[in-house]
Amino acid sequence: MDNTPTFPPTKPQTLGILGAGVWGRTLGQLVSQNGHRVEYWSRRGDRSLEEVVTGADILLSAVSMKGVAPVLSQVKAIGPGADTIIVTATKGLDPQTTCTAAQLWQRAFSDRPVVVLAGPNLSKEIQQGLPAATVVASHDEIAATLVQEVFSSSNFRVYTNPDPLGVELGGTLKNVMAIASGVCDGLQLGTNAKAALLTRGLTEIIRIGTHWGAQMETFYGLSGLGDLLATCNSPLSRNYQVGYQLAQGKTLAEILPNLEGTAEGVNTTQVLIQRAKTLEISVPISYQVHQLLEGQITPKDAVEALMLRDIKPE
Ligand SMILES: NC(=O)C1=CN([C@@H]2O[C@H](COP(=O)(O)OP(=O)(O)OC[C@H]3O[C@@H](n4cnc5c(N)ncnc54)[C@H](OP(=O)(O)O)[C@@H]3O)[C@@H](O)[C@H]2O)C=CC1
Ligand SMILES: O=C(CO)COP(=O)(O)O
Repeated sequence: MDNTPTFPPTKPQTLGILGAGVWGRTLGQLVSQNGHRVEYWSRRGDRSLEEVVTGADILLSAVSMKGVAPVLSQVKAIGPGADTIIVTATKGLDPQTTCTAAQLWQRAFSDRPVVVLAGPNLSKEIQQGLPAATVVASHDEIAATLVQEVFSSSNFRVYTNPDPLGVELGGTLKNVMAIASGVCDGLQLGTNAKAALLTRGLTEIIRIGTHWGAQMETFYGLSGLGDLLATCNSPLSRNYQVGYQLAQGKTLAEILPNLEGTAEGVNTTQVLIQRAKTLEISVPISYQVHQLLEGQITPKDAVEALMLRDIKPE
């Protein structure tokens, strides 16, 4: 029996990539290598949004969270083709609605499939051709399978998943923990502390995510635990860099302008705390990250506050 996988699919697709930042360009590179056509749109580019949207079989948004609502309302006004599949690769929460990016896209385009793409995907490693795996998740299995085929290659292994909310929240909420991990390493708290932080961080992510309607098992997969491990252990992560530099005494105002790309965890923490308060969900680690980002406490205060919480069963 021939077990050689067949990628990409026979029919080349045209991808319209919205947001030509670090991640949008990296994803574009992956699909171009698979023989598909890629058209980029960004505010600074010379292609009009209309040209990119109307020609696309797949419309992939890699816009950072603050741009999702304005971009999708422009896309809606243009009106993509009836069969166009929307893919979102943003990892953030909308401050106005507390929704994820896919929820915003699905509300605006309720009649068509939306696919979430998320996983342990530090863009610099993927650009170098190092092996990585990701997840494409949708309630529409046919759409997810097509996107899987379009992206799959010998360097990039793509799994499908039927829980888009769980996949997206895993990728989104781990950014808060990546800031905390950067602090942990910046303060040189050691391997035991880091292991405790990641394990309790995952518990916190699962508590929030399942309350919001995601499946618990999704958080143990690539887009949950996998992305938590990648982002919380790598100086390539912008969110980790934020935490690390806070631990060295820098302020957010000093750190953010010098980052290469967006650290979504800063905004996500704020929205998460707002939502957790309303829903009365306990989020002790995220709360300390929030206090730290707000400049209310020092990194050392945050560690002390977590260690001095009431003792309880695991
Ligand atoms: N880089 C990575 O390793 C990964 C990133 N992600 C996620 O992908 C998303 C993008 O990240 P990344 O590419 O790294 O970030 P960048 O900051 O490099 O890119 C962000 C993109 O969003 C666009 N954008 C922001 N606001 C608006 C707006 N109001 N209107 C139109 N466009 C806007 C920017 O346009 P402009 O250039 O004009 O400002 C830019 O193209 C984030 O949610 C991130 O969490 C997910 C996986 C991996
Ligand atoms: O989501 C990412 C890796 O999967 C990228 O993390 P940062 O946004 O922290 O760089």
